[in-house]
Amino acid sequence: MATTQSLDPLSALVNIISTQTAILQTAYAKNNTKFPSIDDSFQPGPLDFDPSLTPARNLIVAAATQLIATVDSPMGFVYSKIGGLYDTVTLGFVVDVDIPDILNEAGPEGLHVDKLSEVTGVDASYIARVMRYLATSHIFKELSPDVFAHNRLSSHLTKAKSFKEIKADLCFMSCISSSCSHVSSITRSEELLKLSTAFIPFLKNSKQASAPFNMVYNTPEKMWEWTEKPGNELVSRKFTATMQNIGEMSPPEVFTNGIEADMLKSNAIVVDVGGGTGTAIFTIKKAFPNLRYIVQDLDKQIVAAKKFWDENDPEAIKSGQVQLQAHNFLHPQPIKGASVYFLRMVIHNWPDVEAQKILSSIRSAVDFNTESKLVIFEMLVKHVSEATNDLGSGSGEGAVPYPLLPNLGVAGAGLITSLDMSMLTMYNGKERTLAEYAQLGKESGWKLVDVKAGELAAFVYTPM
Ligand SMILES: C[S@@+](CC[C@H](N)C(=O)[O-])C[C@H]1O[C@@H](n2cnc3c(N)ncnc32)[C@H](O)[C@@H]1O
Repeated sequence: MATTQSLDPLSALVNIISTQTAILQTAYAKNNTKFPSIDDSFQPGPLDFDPSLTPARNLIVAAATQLIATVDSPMGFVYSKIGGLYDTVTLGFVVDVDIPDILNEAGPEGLHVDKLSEVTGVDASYIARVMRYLATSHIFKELSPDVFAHNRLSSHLTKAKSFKEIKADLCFMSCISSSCSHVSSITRSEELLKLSTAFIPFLKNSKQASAPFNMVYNTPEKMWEWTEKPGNELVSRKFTATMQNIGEMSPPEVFTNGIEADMLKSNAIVVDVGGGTGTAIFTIKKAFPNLRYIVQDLDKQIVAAKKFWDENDPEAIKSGQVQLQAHNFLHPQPIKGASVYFLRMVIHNWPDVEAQKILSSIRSAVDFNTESKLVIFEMLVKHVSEATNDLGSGSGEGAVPYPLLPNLGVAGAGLITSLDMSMLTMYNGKERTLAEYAQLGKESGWKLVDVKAGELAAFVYTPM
């Protein structure tokens, strides 16, 4: 690969794309499989999730995006970004009226918009325009005028249940599963779209409310308190479903390595602070049945957790190996001297002042005689100018070639920077850089001693 700056940027980008495409094609050829066509529904193949191909995929996405940004007219490129809200609403609409599920049952022949209109009750011309908008961005395909079918990307929007079951079942949660995490992300994004109307006013005067969320719902309560109130169940269920799906995305080793479970003595206590239903503990316990576990969260979440464990591992609760405990983490930590306290995707929900309070309250339960540690599982923000030596999936492989953005642009930091905006919108929370994690620890009595890299990184602290 030509990685030197001797090439002009355009040629260097094209070079990256062609070299990395050849790597992908060779891998598929070796496996006697064709590279999947965008026109076919997604059928998971052995190479689709092969981590050794992640660097090639990431480099192609990074280079192709940068190539488009370079060659498109600045007006055209910026305009396409401005229209981004229509991605959210059109995807939200098709999922809401179950078009992906209807098309799934129609098969490769697809359906005319008149038929889609008949089933959904929505005017055919609206459906045609929305579907054309999405098909123009490679989500769904238009086979012939006004006849639409699934392609590789749109088939991900199908819910876990059949269309008939969805219609018969009013429970939103049961339609969601890890196989359709995109669906729950979309419903969450729709909620975020509503909150985003307060984004600009909040940033211009952040003293007027705790977060854009509070301005839109006209409440001083934190989102967590608000969703516990009667009438707000649907919003609460959407977020719980998203969390469960996100939780299921990380391989178990992220958690077991993160807390160094193999170094713990039998019966050591592991506390999941703000643990939701306790899915992380559920994963760790399978690999380390010799430890004792406590899941802490607010009252309502603990009720949901009880249901989860009763359905999935009732013996763990009966035997006392797993305890579910209602605890507000802004108050003093009731479990003293546990071996591990961990927080997964909790700290990013909070601004610095409250994040420090949460960590300090855990610190107050620990003294120097106990070998307690704190582990925070979160994603790590890198500055755009900060060189990454990891091209993806923790591969640890190679440096980012010229002229790509040092953080690999949308291929490396697209998700985390977008999550950062979500955290700001919902809670005035934030995704943090390495320096910010170290500082947060320092101000609450914890020394950052290790960072285990990965899509979900583990930040390991000891008392100081
Ligand atoms: C983003 S979720 C993460 C849940 C879980 N750690 C996981 O990864 O699935 C944040 C969790 O923090 C909990 N939470 C929010 N405020 C809390 C508080 N004051 N005390 C205890 N838990 C709280 C919420 O109920 C929610 O379960």
